Amino acid sequence: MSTPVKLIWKDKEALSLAAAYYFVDACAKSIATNDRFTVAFSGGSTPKRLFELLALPEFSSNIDWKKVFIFWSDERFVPHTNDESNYKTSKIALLDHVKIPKKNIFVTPTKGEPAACAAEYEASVKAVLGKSASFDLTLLGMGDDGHTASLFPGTTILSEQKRLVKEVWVESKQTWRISFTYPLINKSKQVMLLVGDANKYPVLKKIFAKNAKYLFPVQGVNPAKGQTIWMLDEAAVTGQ
Ligand SMILES: O=C1O[C@H](COP(=O)(O)O)[C@@H](O)[C@H](O)[C@H]1O
Repeated sequence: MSTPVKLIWKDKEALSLAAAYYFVDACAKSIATNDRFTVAFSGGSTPKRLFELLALPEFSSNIDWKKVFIFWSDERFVPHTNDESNYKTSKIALLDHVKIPKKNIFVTPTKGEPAACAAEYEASVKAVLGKSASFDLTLLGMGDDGHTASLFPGTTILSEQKRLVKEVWVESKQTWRISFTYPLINKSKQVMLLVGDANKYPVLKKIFAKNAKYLFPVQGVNPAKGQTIWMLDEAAVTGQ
């Protein structure tokens, strides 16, 4: 595990631009080495601007979309047409605007039983990544309760050691989610956490304090052989 890198940007626009450059670079390097780029998208509102930027010709023309394989690090257990769907956000902001083959887009199944959907998605991850189960890049965010992906405080998925993808009942939201587990996240070659807005400050302050204790699920993100990059904006690190 290498030391996490912490980059602080003026605002969410600057953070998203930096993330877009990083994405293009990571994609080019992976394709040059392995002839493909496997990436997991994050959900929520923060990555939306990154997706919009990647859809612009300035960025999208520098990406060989035929060689990009997309998964989601977590998904809300709702139909793909629901506004809460993380897939829907990425589709509208990015996927509808670029020439990525449909077969390269691995949408989280959300029909039927959550456990069966999680098992099916795990099988897709294994089929594409093989034994290494190592994404080239995993995008993550962080909620103001310190959750990442759908690894929420107090949920049983936090202690999962074997499964790569699992269903999780989120009591605070009274809903099911499907999420990558730590074993999968921590096999990534690179993890990029996108965290903006002042409401994230109270958690970030504790995480980045000297001798920080383990208090929040996001602190379990430690890719064993990979690099973690925190993309933060000033509001998130100052609370203003
Ligand atoms: O519920 C979720 O929240 C986190 C953070 O979302 P944001 O709106 O604060 O960016 C997100 O990373 C996760 O994927 C999502 O499902």
